Amino acid sequence: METSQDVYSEILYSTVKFRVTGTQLIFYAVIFLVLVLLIKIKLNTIRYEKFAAKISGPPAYPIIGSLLEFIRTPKELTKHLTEICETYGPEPFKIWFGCSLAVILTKPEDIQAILTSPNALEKAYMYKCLKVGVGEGLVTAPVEKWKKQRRMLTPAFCSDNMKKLFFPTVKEKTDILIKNLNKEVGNTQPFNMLEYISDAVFSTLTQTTIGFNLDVVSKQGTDLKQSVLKAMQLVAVRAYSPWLYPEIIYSIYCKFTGYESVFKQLHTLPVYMIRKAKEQRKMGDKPVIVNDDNDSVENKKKRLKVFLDILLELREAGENLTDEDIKYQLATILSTGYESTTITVSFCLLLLAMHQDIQDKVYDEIYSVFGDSDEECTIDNINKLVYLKQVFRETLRLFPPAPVILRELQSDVQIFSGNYMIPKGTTCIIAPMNTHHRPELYPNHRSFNPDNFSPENIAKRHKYSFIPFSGGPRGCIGEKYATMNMTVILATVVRNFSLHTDMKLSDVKLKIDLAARSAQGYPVTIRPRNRRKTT
Ligand code: HEM
Repeated sequence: METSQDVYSEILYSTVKFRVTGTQLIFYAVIFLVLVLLIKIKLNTIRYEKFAAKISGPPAYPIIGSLLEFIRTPKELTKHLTEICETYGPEPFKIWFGCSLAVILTKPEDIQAILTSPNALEKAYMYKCLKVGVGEGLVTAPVEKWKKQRRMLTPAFCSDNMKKLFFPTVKEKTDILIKNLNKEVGNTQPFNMLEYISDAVFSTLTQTTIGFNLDVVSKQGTDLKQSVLKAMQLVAVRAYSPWLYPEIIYSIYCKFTGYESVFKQLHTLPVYMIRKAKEQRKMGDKPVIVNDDNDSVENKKKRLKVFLDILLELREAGENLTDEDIKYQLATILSTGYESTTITVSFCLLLLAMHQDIQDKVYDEIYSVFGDSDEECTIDNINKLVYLKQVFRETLRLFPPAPVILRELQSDVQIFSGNYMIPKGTTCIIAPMNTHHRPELYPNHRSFNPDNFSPENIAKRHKYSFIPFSGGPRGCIGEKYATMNMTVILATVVRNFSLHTDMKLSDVKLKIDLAARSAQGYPVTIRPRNRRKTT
């Protein structure tokens, strides 16, 4: 018979046993917490799973989703993503990034539904990587802040303002470009066109944005240009390395690697120019606007109005803009405008070098507008270069510089395909190249055919089948500026030189990080033109 002594020993034994297994207690607690976490994740993902079950996508596993598919070098990743898109597109398809759902959209109708939806204006988490360089400027600002900024800045980017900011500067910059390119005449070895174009684009951008007449070979010039490039590379490293996403880890990484100074360098010149412009305004030295090419020489010599002045004027008119906000807007414009324009112009010149017949047609058009004269580019004469615009649109179709546009849905959004309702919180991925290379939209989609952008062919296609500048309310605010700049640079180069290369379109390999560029550079040789029609 069991005595009370035995019962006591049993209890004591079990307590001792319980004490002995204290580590097990921790183990059970961890298991419990993990279970709670898993249940929470499951509850959070149920509504995504319901939608995800309706569409296809690469294999996904619990918790990690399809992440294994993406552990590759950037080069392999690009190839793999293309294969995935070919396998599952053009219908909307899913990718599980861990427990987060992303939907890849290729059809113009679906892209339009997302880019024009008021519930798809938020940028995806990855854009946070940019904040270290451009703060909460237009590209990265959360929706509510972005709405105010966009309303405030849109008039500054209107054609009229762009024209006034741009044309007084552009002649000087293109003259320098032609002088520099002349050094390559007679050289039988191909050179990388991008090196020349990048200087012209960057110095035009800094002059029109912060009013700094940048000599790109000066120390300040190279420092700023290098800091923009380096900052973008560092942001790309982070974007492709999710372990660097947490702010604290990234700031430690930047401190240890000395990269912190790159972002400081990016802001040095804009901060200096803000201070200088403020002092000048205090002293009553307001910038002038050159209204047209016939404006007085005296007026042309004065300090020209630039984008920074527009921001300061907005502040004086009562807009809530701190020096910090202005600094970040300027850094945003320098970073977003520079590489995209440089890559597009370089690609366009390389493609013209590959396609002599198209280059002749472009030159003949330029000749029909300018003849033998040394007439400067103006808004009126560049507007007549209709075929040239078709050519750079076709360049942007084949090689859009922005590899992806990412949006996070703030509410459920209905798309065209299957009338699907994509749930709130999903990341929508739009890859312009994916859409631009659909054979049903562009027959012979792998060749360079500017006729794709003849008015008749444009009319036949959906508006969102061409999206290098994104679209809708959060599309590129600098499209007009970029178009003007690209037209002037391209017209000036082709007017002065013929371009040649041994490279073929099929040789082009892309290197993709924050932008998609040619991995082999843009190798061309040039010969002077003798200013007469080609035929
Ligand atoms: C060929 C030249 C260019 C291309 C292909 C291009 C393309 C784009 C794209 C695709 C976006 C949307 C990004 C996204 O949603 O993730 C964008 C936004 C933007 N771009 Fe451009 N861009 C070009 C030139 C420029 C220039 C020259 C400027 C400035 C002068 C500029 C300023 C901006 C700004 C500020 C935004 C953010 C707009 C917003 O969120 O409201 N871009 N651009």
